[in-house]
Amino acid sequence: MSMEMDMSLGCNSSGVPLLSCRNLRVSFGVTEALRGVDVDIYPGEVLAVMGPSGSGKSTLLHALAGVVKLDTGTVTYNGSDVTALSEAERSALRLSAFGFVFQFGQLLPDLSAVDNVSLPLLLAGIPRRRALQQAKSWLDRLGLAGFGDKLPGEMSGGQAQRVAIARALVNAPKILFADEPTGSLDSLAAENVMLTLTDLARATGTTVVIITHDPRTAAHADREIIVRDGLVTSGSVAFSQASDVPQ
Ligand SMILES: Nc1ncnc2c1ncn2[C@@H]1O[C@H](COP(=O)(O)OP(=O)(O)OP(=O)(O)O)[C@@H](O)[C@H]1O
Repeated sequence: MSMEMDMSLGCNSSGVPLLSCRNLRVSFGVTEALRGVDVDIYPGEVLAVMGPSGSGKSTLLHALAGVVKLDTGTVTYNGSDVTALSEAERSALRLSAFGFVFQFGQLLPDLSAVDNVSLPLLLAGIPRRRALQQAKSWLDRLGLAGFGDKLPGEMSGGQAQRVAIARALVNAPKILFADEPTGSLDSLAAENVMLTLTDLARATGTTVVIITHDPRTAAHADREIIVRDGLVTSGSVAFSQASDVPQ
């Protein structure tokens, strides 16, 4: 199979995408951030979104996650048209199916690591004792056993990002959206965070959409797309079928 392919096909044209968009257009005033984007994202794949600063990567991620108003276009999740949902329904979908990690983990600074990680579970109505147990076990899986009582300010950048990843994964999202999750880290910490993130995603079958400027970060992905000037201009495949992703 050719390493270069049309992005509307994605990496597994015979499979059913988990998340797709068609003809996405988003503008901010006179700035056209997305100018007609088609992307298919397949279950279990780790997709890197690359491209120059200001090209529309974050806007694409926000559009796929249903947090930005579209001028035109559709986003389909699991066969359902997300653009047809009410804001309350979209919000419920985000809470139940999507996880988010940002460049600076955006942990709540006054809450301990374990309290930060348990937050999504508490918001979902899980009793506190069970939420804390699950949060602790996710911190363990991220190599942070013993760090549960630390405040974000008492941890290194890499440790704090691991807490942010634990918080994003604790309610078992189907898709993890990550916007430059290693952008604030040195290269060793970035490498470790990416290894942990992709190992966990593959072990749990979580689909990951990750924005990065760093080719070393993108090298951990199964596939990458390039956003340029509001358009997806190219993509490459690192493996032949999304179903090759170890579950
Ligand atoms: N809330 C906003 N209001 C106005 N313009 C915006 C807004 N968000 C994004 N833009 C503009 O839309 C375009 C795309 O921005 P976006 O943040 O998606 O790019 P990006 O590729 O993620 O950039 P970076 O790599 O620097 O984070 C840019 O011209 C940006 O200035």
